[in-house]
Amino acid sequence: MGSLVKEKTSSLMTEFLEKCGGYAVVDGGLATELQRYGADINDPLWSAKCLITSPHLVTKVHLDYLESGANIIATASYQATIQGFVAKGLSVGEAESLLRRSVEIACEAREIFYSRCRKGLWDFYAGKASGQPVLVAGSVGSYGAYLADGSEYSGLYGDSVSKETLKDFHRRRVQILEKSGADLIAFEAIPNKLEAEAYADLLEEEDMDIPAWFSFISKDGVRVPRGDSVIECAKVADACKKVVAIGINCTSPRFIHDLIISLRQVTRKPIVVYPNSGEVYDGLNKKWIKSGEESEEDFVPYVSKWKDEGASLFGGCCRTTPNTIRAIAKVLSGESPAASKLKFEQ
Ligand code: MET
Ligand SMILES: [Zn+2]
Repeated sequence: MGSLVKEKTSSLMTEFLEKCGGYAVVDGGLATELQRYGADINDPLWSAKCLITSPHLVTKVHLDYLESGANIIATASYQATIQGFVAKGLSVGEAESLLRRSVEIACEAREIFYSRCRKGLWDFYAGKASGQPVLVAGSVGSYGAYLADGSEYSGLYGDSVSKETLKDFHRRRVQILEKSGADLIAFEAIPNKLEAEAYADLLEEEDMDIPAWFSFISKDGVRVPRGDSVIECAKVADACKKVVAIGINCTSPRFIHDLIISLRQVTRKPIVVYPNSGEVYDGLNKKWIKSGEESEEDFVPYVSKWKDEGASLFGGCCRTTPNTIRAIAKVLSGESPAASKLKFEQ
C-alpha cells in the first residue's frame, strides 16, 4: 500500500467528522430491528441469518437508519463468520460470498438513499440530505458472539483460547471485509482485552487498507465483561495506528458518561458511543429483560452531555430504533429532542 493510502487511512475519521460538522450519527440496533420486522434470528447466526433468508430486510433497515440521519451504517456481518456458515452446511466459498454480500447490501442502501435524496423523495432531511456523508462500517462481532453461548457478554473463553486462536479465527473474515468496499471495520462489543490485542495484531500484520474502530462492552461502567479495565483495553486500541476511533457499545446508557471520561484519560482519538436501550440481555434464554421502564429514546437527552465529555460519534445498539437515531440527529443538529424524562443518574 502506498504511503498516500496509509495517510488517508489514518485521517479518515477526523476528515469524515469535519465533513459531518464535528459530530457524526451512527446507526441503531440492526439485529433487533430486523426482528421487529418479523425476521426470526433465534439462531447461532443471529442477524447474519438474514443475509441468507431475507437480504431485502437488511437493505430496508439500513435505509431506515440513513433516512433517520445516520452517517455510519454497520453491516449485517456482526455474527457472520465463515465458521458459523460452514457449521450450517454452506461451503467456504458461499460463506465468503455472504460476507461480501453484507457490505454490498450496505453500499447499495447508501446508493439508493443518495438517489432518493437527489429526487427529493424523502421529506425528512430532504433539503440537506445530499450533504449527509455516509460511511459503511464492516461489522465484526467477537469470538463469543460466534459461539452464541452467552460468552459474548462474559468474555470468558477459557484457557485454551489464546490470542493466536482469536487471530486465526478472525483473520479471513477481516481480510474479506477489507476488500469488499467497506470504508472501515467496526470491531463491536469487545468483551475482553485479549480479543482487543488480537484485533490490533491482525490490523498491523495485514497492513489493512482501511482503518477500524474498537468498541467495548461494559456492564459496570469500569470494566469489560471479562473483568479487564476499560482503560487497559482502550490503551491497546490507542496504541494501534489503524484504530481511528475508540468507544463503547451495547452497554447500558447509565454507564456511558463515566466511560467517556475514562476513555478520554487514555486517548485523543475520536470516541464513539452507541449504548443499547438499557435493557439487559439474558443470553441463556435469548431474551431482553427490562430493568426499569426504559424506552429506546430515553438516553437521547444525554447526548449533549456526552458530547461535552468529549465523544464525537453517537448512535444506538440493541433495541434502539430509527426513532432513537432521528432524535440523536436532531440533538446534534442543534434542535432539542422531544421532551423526555431524564432517568439516568449522572
Ligand atoms: N451492529 C450490531 C447490531 O446492531 C451490534 C450488536 S451488539 C450485540 O446488530
Ligand atoms: Zn447491541
